[in-house]
Amino acid sequence: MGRYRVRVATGSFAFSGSTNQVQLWLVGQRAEAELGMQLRPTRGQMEDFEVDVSEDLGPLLFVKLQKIHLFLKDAWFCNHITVWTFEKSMEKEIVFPCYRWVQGDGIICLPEATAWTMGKDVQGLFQKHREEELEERRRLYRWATWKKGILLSVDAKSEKDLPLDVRFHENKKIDFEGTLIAGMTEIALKRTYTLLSSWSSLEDFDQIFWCSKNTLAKKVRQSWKDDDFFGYQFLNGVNPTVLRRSTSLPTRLVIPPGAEEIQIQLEKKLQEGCLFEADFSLLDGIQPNVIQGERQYLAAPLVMFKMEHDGKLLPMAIQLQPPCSSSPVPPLFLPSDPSLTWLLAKAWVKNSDFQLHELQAHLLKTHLVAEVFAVATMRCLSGMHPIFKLLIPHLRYTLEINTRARTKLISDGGIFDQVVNTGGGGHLEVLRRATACLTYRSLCPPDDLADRGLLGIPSALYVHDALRLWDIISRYVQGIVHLHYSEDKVVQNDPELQNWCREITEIGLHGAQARGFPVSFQSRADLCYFLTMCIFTCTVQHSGINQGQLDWYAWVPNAPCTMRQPPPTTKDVTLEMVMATLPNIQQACLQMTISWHLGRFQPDMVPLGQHKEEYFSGPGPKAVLSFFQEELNTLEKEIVARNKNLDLPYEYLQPSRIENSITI
Ligand SMILES: CCCCC/C=C\C[C@@H](/C=C/C=C\CCCCCCC(=O)O)OO
Ligand SMILES: [Fe+2]
Repeated sequence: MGRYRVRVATGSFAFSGSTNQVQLWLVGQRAEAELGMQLRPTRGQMEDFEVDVSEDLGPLLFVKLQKIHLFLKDAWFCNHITVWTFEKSMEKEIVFPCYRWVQGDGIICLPEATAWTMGKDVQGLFQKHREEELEERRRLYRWATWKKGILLSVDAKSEKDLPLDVRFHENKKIDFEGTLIAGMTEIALKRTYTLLSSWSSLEDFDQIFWCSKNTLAKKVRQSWKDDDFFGYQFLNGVNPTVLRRSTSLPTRLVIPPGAEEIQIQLEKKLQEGCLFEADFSLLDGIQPNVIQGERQYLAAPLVMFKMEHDGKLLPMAIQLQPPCSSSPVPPLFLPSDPSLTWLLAKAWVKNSDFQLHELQAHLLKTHLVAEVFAVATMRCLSGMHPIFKLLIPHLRYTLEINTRARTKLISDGGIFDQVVNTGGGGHLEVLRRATACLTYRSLCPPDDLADRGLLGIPSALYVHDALRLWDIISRYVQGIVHLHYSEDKVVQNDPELQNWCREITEIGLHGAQARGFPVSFQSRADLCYFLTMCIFTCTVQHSGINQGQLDWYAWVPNAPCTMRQPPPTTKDVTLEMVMATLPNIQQACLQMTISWHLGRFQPDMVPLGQHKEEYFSGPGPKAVLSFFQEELNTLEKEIVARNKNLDLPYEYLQPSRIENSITI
């Protein structure tokens, strides 16, 4: 019994408030009390009221709330409910996080914020609540097979089928759809503007290059033909995931007669330990697209590089297709070839890199992997679970952006079908092949970068920043895990957590235990490593892979989305051949627009670690988050200072530019 002060906090984005009245109950260990019809929640407001309760409720466990609509039925976004009690003249604050839409006239039950694993809830005070909550979540969030052989996704035909709690908020929806319309309008303008113009020289791409404000995009336009600029991109460009240090000459690298000199050079660099390669064999045999009746073409190149003492990565040789018994030995294209021949060979490499970047590194290894984490988290972890509270800020908007990708980008008639040479079904085969070789190690930079022989290279800025961020996130995760798991046995005996792990590996990732993913956690260390990978993937890796689309894809010849003629098999290349091969005006315009749309800074972006939702309570988690933010701030300053001395600053992994989840 006694006096309670209650605060109701409503979300601040559009339509968060409600004209309906809200009914509240306090639920304690000994009794519950109805607080009566109290208020109509107002957007962005915290509204307080006081009540006297006659019953002895005991320690508060839940707040229950219900929205009562008389006429208009609307949805209310409740941030949290806070209750102050006065015990022995001491004021005690108890927080009940919500951060969900309250719609309809159902009763929502909010447990108090202390994170509980089932093992800790020895009295079973919350067991029924967790069971009911997970039953409802499993009904709302179901696995679906969008295409066989690809990671499972959420069961939603379009974003409209998604639960309201995971939808874009109004401001995000308006921005996303509004910029798409603006982009499509720009294409129409460019088409009109270029209707009568020529498309016969590389400079003609200038007619549609409208990125005058983007310094790096202008640098790409200026330097894309240079070999050191070409090599730089494999270290610090939009796709730093293909390059690896050679441990032997690749078996596919058959030296054609008369090219013995290059073999000597390659072997010398190999012996010196500074030979590198980028192999696009995953594209071998993929069926090319047909766009508006015109057949497109694909290659599966291999590029050999040498790392110079000054850190520059220079291409030494390009083989555009793997050798096959029924054809002559494929030619090796060399920097000493005629300039247009060498340029076209490099363009073929960049077209292939476009495919693996967008389909394997971006869509599969960030978006679709993050979706598996999101669906498994909603299905297996109750809202009280500490790992739910840790991860949920890093899953914001991911289900919607991925559903939109499935319906607009890689769908029948989507962007890939319209302008990409793996479109028309080849892109799905690339996704299947990439899924089949998706390993746990490849998602963990300490393993992946070591496996690719990329440690200790001063000019590898992505590598440096990624490893620093991995360590910082690792300490953040350990801080939260050690607060809630006192020893390995507690991890082993947490059924929600073990179900979560199993559902990710065996279901979402498509039987990925064969590729190194865990089916259970045996120790806190196992758990921390996996959670670090989850957060790194949903934040750092996506930012490193997504942001650069605007900079590196705006000048279309640097990363052609499609190729309209077969790869050259001789060294006689003319400008006409080059222009007939690169994307046409329409394809180039769409590439620029989509790259801009997907690579631009999100106006409502939440930087890494800066989420405002307080799912945890108590000083412990707050201190861990605060230390995480301090470490990120220190790294921010380090990267800004380093970039000041670079001709080409590497900014994609600057903490302030890393989004807290995959939202685009
Ligand atoms: C050509 C670039 C392809 C990028 C694919 C990689 C990852 C997915 C991407 C998410 C995209 C989500 C939605 C795209 C909408 C496309 C709009 C199509 C225009 C239209 O409405 O027709 O990560 O950023
Ligand atoms: Fe993305």
